[in-house]
Amino acid sequence: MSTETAAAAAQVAAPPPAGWEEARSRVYAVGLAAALPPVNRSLSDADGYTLAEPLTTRTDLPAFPTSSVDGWAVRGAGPWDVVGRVLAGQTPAGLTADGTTVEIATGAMVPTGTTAILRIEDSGRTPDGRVTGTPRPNPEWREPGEEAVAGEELLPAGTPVDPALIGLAASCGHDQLAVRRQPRAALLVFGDELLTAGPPGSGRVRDALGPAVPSWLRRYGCQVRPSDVVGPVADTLPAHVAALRAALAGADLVCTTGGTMHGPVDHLHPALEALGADHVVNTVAVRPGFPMLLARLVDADGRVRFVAGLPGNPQSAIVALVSLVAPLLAGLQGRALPALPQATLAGPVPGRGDYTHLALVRLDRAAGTAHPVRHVGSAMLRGLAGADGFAVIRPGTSGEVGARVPVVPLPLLPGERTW
Ligand SMILES: Nc1nc2c(c(=O)[nH]1)N[C@H]1C(S)=C(S)[C@@H](COP(=O)(O)OP(=O)(O)OC[C@H]3O[C@@H](n4cnc5c(N)ncnc54)[C@H](O)[C@@H]3O)O[C@H]1N2
Ligand code: MOO
Repeated sequence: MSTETAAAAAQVAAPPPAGWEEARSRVYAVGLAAALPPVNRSLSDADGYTLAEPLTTRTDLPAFPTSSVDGWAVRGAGPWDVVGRVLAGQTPAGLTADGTTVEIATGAMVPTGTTAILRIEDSGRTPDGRVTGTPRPNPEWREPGEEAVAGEELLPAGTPVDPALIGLAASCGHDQLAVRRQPRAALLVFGDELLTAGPPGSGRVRDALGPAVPSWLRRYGCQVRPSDVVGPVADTLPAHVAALRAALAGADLVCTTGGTMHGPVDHLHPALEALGADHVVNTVAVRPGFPMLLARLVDADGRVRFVAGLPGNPQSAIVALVSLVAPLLAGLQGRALPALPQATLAGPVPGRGDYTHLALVRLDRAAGTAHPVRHVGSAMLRGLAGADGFAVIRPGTSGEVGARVPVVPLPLLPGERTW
């Protein structure tokens, strides 16, 4: 068969594209089924990972009755004879007789026999040194288990680890957390026409994805080392197969850019076939970005790896990242499929017939509105650089002003897009 006939045959034989929402949930499910193994990380090294087990507390919280004020732990009615002092960190003797007190510091363990704690500022002294005063009606200490009881589940498996969770885990007595291993990702850039330095011209464009995609992947929780980014890979089938094989040796996910169609130098499909990959998703009914794909390889020993084919048009590649790669990585990390926030369209967005339209928008979070941006051609990145995410215009609809629509957020950090 000639190249042209083979390409035409491949297109005729291709199954219809998956619906965008269906593709999203399908890749999430295969990711979750291949969730990465648990590893232990010290608390100081756990930020950004995902809990592989529920977070439970090892003791009651607080673990002992704890004074919440500086003052006097008293027994019975006053005035009270001072019989000692207890500081935070000490284990006090009990108060055994009415009319006695120990000086107590905030955070100190409350002696057994204590009937009240008198704040230092509410107390006085008799000439012979006894303590006087009236304790406030509310108890001035925290009972064991007030916050949580030993063994209680505080957060479920799948929770992303953040500084608040790390602090809570420390207060519960943990030194380490069982988290999912970080996904390892690699990037192969396809396209002989790409320049890796200097201005574009004379038929050649700058590779805009090799520098950008690794940073997006890291924001989704991946480890990507500089040596994991390779390209441009020569536009031949053997070079594609060799590059994929090498990248797959060390990665859970290999992203490729370009070559997703069936042009004369588009080798991704035949390369995946040569490697024995099966397609999880092969084209998605979304604009832009429909040639996106996700393929899976399963080793003889059961090890699962994925190839995400991102279309070459730069904005389309990012659409594929948010549509397929983000849900896959959520699954691999054992997280929930991210729910999509809703916003009210502040400007009209055309529909795309039977296809879902992902339209770049800037969010006004205070107002809850989504504002379509300009420069949104699939070959452009200018609109993306001023947007927070994509409004989802469902098949058969168009985005009227005032419509409530889901938004797929870009993984931006606090402080970005604040102008
Ligand atoms: N006959 C048809 N041709 C095309 C169709 C179609 O339906 N029928 N779809 C178009 C759509 S939509 C897309 S998207 C692209 C996808 O093509 P590939 O994934 O095979 O990508 P390439 O052909 O390699 O490149 C497309 C375009 O993007 C530029 N490019 C590629 N990589 C980069 C990069 N790393 N940085 C910047 N720009 C990149 C490349 O120069 C091309 O201009 O297919 C359409 N064709
Ligand atoms: O779908 Mo292409 O990805 O529109 O440019």
